[in-house]
This record gives sequence, structure tokens and C-alpha cells, in this order.
Amino acid sequence: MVEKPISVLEAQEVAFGYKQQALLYDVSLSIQAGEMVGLLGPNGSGKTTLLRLLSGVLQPQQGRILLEGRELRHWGRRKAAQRIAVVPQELHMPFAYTVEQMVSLGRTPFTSSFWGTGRPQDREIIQEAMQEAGVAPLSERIFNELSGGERQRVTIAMALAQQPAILLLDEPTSHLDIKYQIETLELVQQLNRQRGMTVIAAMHDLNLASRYFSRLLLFQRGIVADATPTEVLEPGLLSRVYGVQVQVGILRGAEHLSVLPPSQDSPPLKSKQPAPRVHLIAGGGSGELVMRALADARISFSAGALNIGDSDHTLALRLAEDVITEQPYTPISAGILEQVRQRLQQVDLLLLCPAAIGPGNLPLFQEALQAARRGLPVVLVTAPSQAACAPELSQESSLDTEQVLQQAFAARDYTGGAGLLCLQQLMQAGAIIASSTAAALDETRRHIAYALE
Ligand SMILES: Nc1ncnc2c1ncn2[C@@H]1O[C@H](COP(=O)(O)OP(=O)(O)OP(=O)(O)O)[C@@H](O)[C@H]1O
Repeated sequence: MVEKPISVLEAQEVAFGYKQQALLYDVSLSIQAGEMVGLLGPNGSGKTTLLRLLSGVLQPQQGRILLEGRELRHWGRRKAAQRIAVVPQELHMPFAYTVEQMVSLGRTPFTSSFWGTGRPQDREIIQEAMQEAGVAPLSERIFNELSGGERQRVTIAMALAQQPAILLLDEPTSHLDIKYQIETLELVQQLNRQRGMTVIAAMHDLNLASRYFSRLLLFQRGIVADATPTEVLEPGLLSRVYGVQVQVGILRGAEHLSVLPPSQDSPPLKSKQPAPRVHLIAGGGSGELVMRALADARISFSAGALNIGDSDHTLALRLAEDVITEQPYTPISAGILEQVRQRLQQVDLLLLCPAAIGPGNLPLFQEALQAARRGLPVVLVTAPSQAACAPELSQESSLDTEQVLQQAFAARDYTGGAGLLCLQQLMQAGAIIASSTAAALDETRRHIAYALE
């Protein structure tokens, strides 16, 4: 029997938010010893927060983080620091420490002395760490007086002095010029290859990420993609996540992918998929089953508007051909609504998933109603719980079915009646009820086939 290797670091269904506001949810990932993983994602997507959770600085509000198979919060700070070192984006020191003193702090988890210089072997490790990170000539300089790039390399030396099994780096090249960017990543790669150090680094530079990391995690409040650079650096996926068009290819003579802005005279990017014929409106996880079913059936669809941070948004980034994106925690704006309106004029079918309707997304449903009145076929997908009671209901009178449907519509309405009215008007405008994911898929296939005739 082949034994499953134990992950050195694992996140199991982790959820976390600051001040009651959900930020990350359902993050599950497993890192094996010796992996080199690049963590990509736009500003504010939660990369630093994920690294803080993986290092134990923050505790998950749901789920757990395991270090070498044991829950991280049971390790204790000192023991965990003997295994994991963190290179933060910025380090501010309140005192005038020298570089050597700073790097010495890296030995603190192993010694009783604050500076970690008690034993000769510690002094040796500190010197070696300064050499490796290229900061030995700066050893007597005051840390706070160094340039951003120099400070970053000192922080790396501090982490190396910790001799960790796992190195977490938060944008390790952000303050460095191109020479030090390359040197830093070469150093990290060397530590990974020669010492088997496991590396996870948040990266903004997609080209450096594709060059140095064999596994990339594309993050947007949740994991959108977790695969090799070739699979993750896919123009459609990047444009959905970053909201900008890019070209991806292998430059002549190079061995790795490059991501570039599209040149002005290059033709617009052609999608591998045909233009979506189906649009989906969802939210709060209500679209998950339908999106998975559409993707499994290889039906190209667009989705939105969805707020960043909504689980349906993260899934749509992965599965949909195009996603109309709204900022987190904000009502659907007029500009975004206009994008939805235009999309609804282009597709053959709208799938409305059983999302709760509040003041923020009510305009979306009203837009759907306008589209239905203009003649766009609309399928109202009812919640799985509603589908579950449908077979029993079909044996009762049709009035009961109607009543249950109305109750279900009312339960989704958080607008004081406008949401319910909109759903009722959608029914009057001819919307079809699909009481299961399978029924929604059947309706979708039927409409696509009909539209092709
Ligand atoms: N201590 C905090 N309190 C409240 N909100 C926070 C805190 N730290 C981060 N945030 C918010 O959480 C979100 C994610 O931040 P985070 O720093 O994890 O993202 P990031 O992907 O690392 O961003 P960047 O690429 O810009 O560094 C942001 O909206 C940020 O404002």
C-alpha cells in the first residue's frame, strides 16, 4: 500500500475575516515538503492574511492549520518558530538595532538569550545567514537607516538564521532592483533545492513567479487555481482575476512563460471557448452546483455581477468564461449594472440562482426582469431544499406547490417586499422553474439547442 505523504503545512477549510467582515473562506491546501509555491493574486486579495494564518500569527475563525500533521495552534510560538520563518513585506524596528543584532534575533527560538548569540554555533549560523543574504558588509549599520532593498535582504537573513524547514515570504522582491530580485529568488531556489526548504512566497511579478515556482496558487479571497504555471498563467483566467487583458507566451530563447500587456497592434485575445450563450446570476454560494454542472457539461457561461469575496465569485473566476465583478461589500453600481444589461442582450438564456435578495443586488434581479420582458428566456433555479420537497408536493394539489414556491421566494427577500415582487413578476413574464440542478441543466441544453436551430 502506498502511504499518503504527510503535508508539512495544510489548511483545512479555513475561513477568516477582520472585524466581522469575511475575507477568506473555505481555503484548503496542502503543501508537501520541498515544494516551492508562488502565491499570486491582486492587491487586497488576502495573500498576506493567508501567510499570517499559515505562520500562526492569525488564528482561523473556522477550519484548521496543520504543521507537520499537528494543529499549528498546539505547537506553541517557540516550537513553531523553529520550523517556520516568515519574511514580512515590511519590518519596522522601534530601536536602533544593527544589522547583526537584527539577524541574531533569528536565533531566539533556539536559545535562552534574547540576541540568540549565546553559543558559538549560533554565531556561526548568524554569520552564514548574513553571507547568504549578501548583508555581511552591512553588519554594523543601523537597520532603520538602510534602504528598502537592504532592509528586505536583512529580513531574509534573519529568517535564514532561524534555519527553518518552511520559509514564508511576503512579496520578497517588492523593494528590490532587478539584480537583487533575481539574486533573492536564486537564493530562495538554492535553499529549496539544496536544503529541501519548503517555500511559499506571495508574488506580484507573474514572470518571476513562472520562472522560479513550479506550483502557483492564484488567490482571490479563496483559491481560484492551484496548478503549474502553464495552467495558472492562462490569459482568460488572469484577465478575470486581475481585470486586465494580458498576453501569455514563451519568448524566443526562453524556457518559461512570460506575461505581457497586449501590444496595441496585436489582435484582441481570442478565447479558446466560444462566446458564452448563457449568463448566470447567483451569490452567496447559490450558484455553486449549477456552475459546476455547466462546467462539467462544457457549456460556456458568463456570470455576475458578483462581489469579490463572494464564494460564487471565486468559483466563477475558475469556471466561467467571463465574470462581471463588483467590489467587495458594495451594492451593484450603475456601471456594473450596465455591463450586465449588455451581457443579457447577447446571451440566449439567463439562469437565476436562488440567491438571497437584498438592497445591494435587487437591481440585478430587476435587470433580469427587464430582460425577461424583452423576451430573454429565464430559468429560475430553486434551492436544493426546495427541490427536495418538490416530489412530495407534486402529489398534493398544484396550489400547495405554488404556495411553497411563494414561501421560498419570500424567504429569500431581504428588501421588505421588492425582491419577492420581482420574483413574482419574473414568473408572470414567463420564467421557467427548475427545481434541481439537473433540471436547470436540461433547460439550458434545450435552449441552447433551440437557439442554434
Ligand atoms: N489588520 C487588518 N484589519 C482590518 N483589515 C485588514 C487588516 N489587514 C488586512 N486587512 C484587509 O484585508 C484585505 C486583504 O489584505 P491582505 O494584506 O491580506 O491582501 P494582499 O493580497 O496581501 O494585498 P497586497 O497585494 O496589496 O499586499 C484588504 O482589504 C485589507 O485592507
